[in-house]
Amino acid sequence: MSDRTLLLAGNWKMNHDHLEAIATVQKLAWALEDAKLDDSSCEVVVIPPFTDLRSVQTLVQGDKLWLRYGAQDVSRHEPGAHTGEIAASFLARLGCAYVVVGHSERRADNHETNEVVAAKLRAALGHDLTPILCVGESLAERREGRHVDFTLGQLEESLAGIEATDLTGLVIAYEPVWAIGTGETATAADAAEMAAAIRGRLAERYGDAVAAGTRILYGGSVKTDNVAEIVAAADVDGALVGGASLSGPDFAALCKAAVGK
Ligand SMILES: O=C[C@H](O)COP(=O)(O)O
Repeated sequence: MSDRTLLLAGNWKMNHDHLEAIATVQKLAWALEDAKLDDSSCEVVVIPPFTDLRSVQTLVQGDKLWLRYGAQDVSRHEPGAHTGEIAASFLARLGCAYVVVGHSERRADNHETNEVVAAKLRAALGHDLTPILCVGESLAERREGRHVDFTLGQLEESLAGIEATDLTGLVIAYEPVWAIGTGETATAADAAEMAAAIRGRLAERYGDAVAAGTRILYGGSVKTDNVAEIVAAADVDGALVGGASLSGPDFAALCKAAVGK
């Protein structure tokens, strides 16, 4: 058993405006309390749309809630003439602890290369945001048995130019693209295979301390009825949850199942 804290992150994607976000976070907080979960048993993070962050910050900080929050993307640029971009420093100022980088939906929609992802990682790290770096294969790579090599290649290229000393506390989310939003979940064995491969590559490239300290999540159709088996897999330290995180009570039930209470 590792001493890495179980991390359950709910990526709301483009769901819940700022008023719905307040209600959802409040209901989640109450449901977590009812489930007798606290930060000694797991870390719970909500990742709402940018427009919700100030409202979530006000609620979390005002009521001293133990859950944390983050953003779904970040600019690789520092503030300036970058229309539509969101700077890492702005997210840090809003109290974000985490930022998702390289989500497959961003990689696809914006033709985001590993080089751009690496630049975003550097921007996040430069402002003390913990990146949740997303990697994972498509169905083609899986069917052709190239899923491990592809995913490790994405990992290496996305971490290019980043020193081991900057990777303390890094979070990596293995999200097989074919399992996202499809109801198709990778098996616990699939998740364990990739998590072990990722941890092994981190050890090779950055040393045992970085490998041991990195939390590796699984994402892709995680639900209350499958989360316990997935997070019990060796080298899996939590889940990046999409659809099943949109309801506060349902996400709290998923967290409770993950903790095994
Ligand atoms: O960021 C979350 C992942 O894309 C998984 O989404 P999902 O749980 O709706 O499949």
